[in-house]
Amino acid sequence: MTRDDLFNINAGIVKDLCSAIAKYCPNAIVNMISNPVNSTVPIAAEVFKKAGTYNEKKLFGVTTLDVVRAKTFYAGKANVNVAEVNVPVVGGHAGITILPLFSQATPKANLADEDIKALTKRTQDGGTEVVEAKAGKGSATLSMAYAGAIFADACLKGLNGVPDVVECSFVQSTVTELPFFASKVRLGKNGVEEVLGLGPLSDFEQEGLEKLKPELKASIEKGVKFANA
Ligand SMILES: NC(=O)c1ccc[n+]([C@@H]2O[C@H](COP(=O)([O-])OP(=O)(O)OC[C@H]3O[C@@H](n4cnc5c(N)ncnc54)[C@H](O)[C@@H]3O)[C@@H](O)[C@H]2O)c1
Ligand SMILES: O=C(O)C[C@H](O)C(=O)O
Repeated sequence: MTRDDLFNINAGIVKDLCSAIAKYCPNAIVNMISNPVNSTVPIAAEVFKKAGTYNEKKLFGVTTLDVVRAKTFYAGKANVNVAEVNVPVVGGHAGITILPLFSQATPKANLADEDIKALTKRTQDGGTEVVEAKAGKGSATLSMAYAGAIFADACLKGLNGVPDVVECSFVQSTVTELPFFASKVRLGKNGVEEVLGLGPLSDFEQEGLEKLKPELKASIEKGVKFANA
């Protein structure tokens, strides 16, 4: 089962929950972790728009687990302490739409192109690897909880006025031509303080970016269409 297969089950659940959010807590920050995130975030946006409560600064798709995976795999390969590693992951939260930017990873390690390719694929397939290993018994429960906690904590820090809280998240965006896109986001007292750009990309990443756009666009449109049906 892919994240997209979950659409049929989760789209309706997300739509109902978002209708309730619009009614009972219209000012809440909403961190959408339900899959397929590439579609459920646009569904939420449409529901909120219809209810007149949409605030693009307060709707986030949780892609932190992709960052956690990218950091972990990079640290293993580069033989560095994972706690010191940073890797931005942009795009979306499914397969090739997940684009780790290892060229921007810190601390710097001179990994071979083949290693970068393998790390990218492993990051993109990490969720599927776990779903298949659990064979019908759910997804990456513990690491999802860990990633969710990191992201929720970052949101709370932003709300509390802690400066320079930056996490990757799938948000309304003008970073590319797509209406929603995951990139580094500065979090603040209003939710999204600033959506940060991509920075310099390697040729491999630039290629990955172009490849992911049609799939991400289709997933976004699928969500919008469902919400307005
Ligand atoms: N964004 C991420 O990084 C990430 C990571 C892992 C999993 N996920 C997603 O998180 C979701 C949960 O995954 P899981 O493995 O914990 O699934 P799960 O099947 O173990 O748990 C789903 C829970 O939702 C409850 N539920 C079902 N219908 C509901 C409804 N109408 N209203 C309220 N609750 C309802 C079920 O009772 C169950 O407790 C899935 O959509 C999964 O794809 C996202
Ligand atoms: O892959 C999935 O469906 C679950 C989740 O999105 C994950 O990244 O682990």
